[in-house]
Amino acid sequence: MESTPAVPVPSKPKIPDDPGRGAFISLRRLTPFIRPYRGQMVLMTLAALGATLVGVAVPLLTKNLIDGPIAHHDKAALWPLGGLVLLFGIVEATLFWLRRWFLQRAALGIETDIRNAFYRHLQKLPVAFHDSWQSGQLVSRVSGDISSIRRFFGFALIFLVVNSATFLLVGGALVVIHPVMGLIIYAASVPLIVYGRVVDRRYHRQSRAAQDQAGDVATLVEESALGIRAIKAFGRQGLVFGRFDDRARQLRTLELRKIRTLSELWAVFALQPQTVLSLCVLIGAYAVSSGALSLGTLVAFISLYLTLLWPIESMAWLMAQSQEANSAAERIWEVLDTVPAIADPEDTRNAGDDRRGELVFENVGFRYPNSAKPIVSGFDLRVAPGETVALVGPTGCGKTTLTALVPRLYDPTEGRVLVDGVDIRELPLTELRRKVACAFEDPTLFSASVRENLTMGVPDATGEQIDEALAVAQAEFVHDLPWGLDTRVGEQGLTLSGGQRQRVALARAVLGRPSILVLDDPLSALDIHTEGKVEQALHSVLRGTTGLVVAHRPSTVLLADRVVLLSPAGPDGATIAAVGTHQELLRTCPAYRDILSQTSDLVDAADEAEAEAAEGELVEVTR
Ligand SMILES: Nc1ncnc2c1ncn2[C@@H]1O[C@H](COP(=O)(O)OP(=O)(O)OP(=O)(O)O)[C@@H](O)[C@H]1O
Repeated sequence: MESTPAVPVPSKPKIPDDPGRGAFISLRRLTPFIRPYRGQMVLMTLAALGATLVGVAVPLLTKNLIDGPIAHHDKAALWPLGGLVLLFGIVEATLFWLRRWFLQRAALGIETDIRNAFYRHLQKLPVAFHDSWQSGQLVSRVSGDISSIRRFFGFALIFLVVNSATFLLVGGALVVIHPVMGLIIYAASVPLIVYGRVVDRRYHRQSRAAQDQAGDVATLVEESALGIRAIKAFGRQGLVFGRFDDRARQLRTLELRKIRTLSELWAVFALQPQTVLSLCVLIGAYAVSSGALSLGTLVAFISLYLTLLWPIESMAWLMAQSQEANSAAERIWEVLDTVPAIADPEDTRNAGDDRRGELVFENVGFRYPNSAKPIVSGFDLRVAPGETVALVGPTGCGKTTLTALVPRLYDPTEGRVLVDGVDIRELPLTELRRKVACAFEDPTLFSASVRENLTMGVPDATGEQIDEALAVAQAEFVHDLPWGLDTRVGEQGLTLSGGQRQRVALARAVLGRPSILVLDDPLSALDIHTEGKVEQALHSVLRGTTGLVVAHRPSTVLLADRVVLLSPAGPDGATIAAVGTHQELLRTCPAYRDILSQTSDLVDAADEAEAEAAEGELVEVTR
C-alpha cells in the first residue's frame, strides 16, 4: 500500500478570485459546528426579532399618543399608553440581555469546537505537512482566524438576520403608512446592495492578504523567540528587528487598505439613509401641510424610519465582518481539508507477539516531498529481534531520515518497512508507536512536569518503571529538582541543560520497554563521564530490545552488534556501502575508519595491517 504524501500547501497561498465566494461557501461549510448550538441560536434569533418587534411598536404607540390623547387633551387616556411604552421598554431590555448572554455562550462553544477540531487535525497531519507550513501561519489560524469566526457567529450573523428582518418589517409598515414614501425607501436600497456586493469582494481579498501577513508576522515572532540565544550571541537584534519591522509595516499597509475600504462602505451606507430621510421629510411635510397626512402619521413614519438608520448603516460593518470571517474560514479549511497522508489503514493487521521486534527495510527509497532528488534508495536491512544496528555515514547522508521511517514520521516513497513481518503501513498507528520508541538528537521537552514528559508514551507507567528508566538514562538528577518529578520543565518551566534534556528524553524512550528502540545520536550532549554510564545502562536495555542507533562516535557504535555504513549521497541518494561488526569495518573499510577517525583513538589503535588482510572477508555492498 503506497500512501500519498500530504500535499504541501504554500504558507501564503495565492488568493483565488472565486466567483462563489460571495456565497460564503467556506463559512457555510462550518454548519456542522453550529448544529449542536442551533437550538440556542434559534432562541436567540427569536429574542432578537422579538426585541425588534417591540422596538417597532413604540413609534406606533407614539402615533396613537399624539393623534389621540395629546390631540384631544385627554389626560386620563395618557397614562395607560405611557405605561405601555414603559412596559415595552422593559421587555426590549430583557430580550437584549437574553440575546447577548446566550448568543455569546453559543458563539464561544462554536469557537472552542472549531479550535479543538483544528488542533486534533494538526496532530493527525504528518511531519511532511509541518515541514512545509510556517508555524506562525498555523498559530495565526488557530488564534486570530477562529476568533474572527466567533465574532461572526456571536455578533454579525444575528445582526445580519435581525437587520434584514427589521428592514422588511419596518419597510412593510412604512409602505402601509405611506405607500409612496415607503416604496422610495425600498427602491433606494437597490443601488446600495449592488455597490455593497462589489466592494465586498474587494474587502475579501484585502482581509485574506492581511490574515496571511499576520501569519508571517507570527512566524517571525516565534522564530526569534526560539532563536533568541543565537540572535543575542551574534548581536543580530538590529537585523532581526529590521525584518520584523518590515513585515509589521506590510501588515499595517494591508490593514490600512481594509480600513480605507471599510470607511468608504460606512460613508456610503451612512449617506444613503440620510438622503432618503431628508426626501421623506420634504414629501411628508408637504403632505401634512396639504392635509393629505396627519402630523401623528408623519411623526410615526419618521420615527419608524429612524429605527432603520442604524440597521442600514451597520450593514457596511456587518458585511465586512462576514467577509473577514469567510476568508478566515477559508484559511481554516485549507488545513482541515488536508488529508492526513499517514493514518491508520482501513484493514489493519496484527504484528503478533509484542516482544519479537524484528525490523526489516525492504528496498527502501525516500525522497522528501519538497525535494527533487532522493535521500536514500535501495536500502535493504534486516535487524533481528534483540539485535542492535548502528547507522554510520557522512553528515547529511540520510541516517536520521531512515530512523524517521520506523515510527512512520514519513512513509518510504519506495519499498517498505516491516515490523515482525508486517508492513508498518498496515499496522494501527497506536500499535506501531507502542512497539517503537524514539529518542532524537534534539530532545524536545514539553511545558509540563518531568513526570508528564516521561510518561507521554506510557501514561500508566508505575513508579518502579519510571525509576528504572531514569536509572538507564542516568537521569536520576530529576529527583533533586525543586519539586522532583513534579517540577515543570520546558518552556515557562525550569530550564534543563542539553545533556539533562537528552537524558530525560532517553528515559522517556526506554520507559515501557518498547520492542524496537530508535536512537538518533542520543548521547551527543553528554559529558564523557555520564556518556560512559548511560552506555553501560543502555547495553542492558538493548540486550532485550531491537535497536537502531544513529552513531557519530565510536563510543555509540560500541552499543551495536552490527554497523551499517552509508555511502555519501549520490544522484540517487545514499545506499549501504558496507555492513559488519565495528571491528570488522575498522579493519577492512577505509571509509569507515575515515568517518570515525576524527573522534576517537579507538581507530588509531587498530592495526592497519590487520585491516588490509581482512578486507576481503567483509560483507560489502556497493551500488
Ligand atoms: N524536512 C526535510 N525536507 C527536505 N529535505 C530534508 C528534510 N530533512 C532533511 N533533509 C535533507 O535530507 C538529507 C539527509 O538529512 P538527515 O538529517 O537524514 O542526514 P543525517 O545523515 O542524519 O545527517 P547528520 O549526520 O548531520 O545528522 C539532508 O541533505 C537534508 O538537507
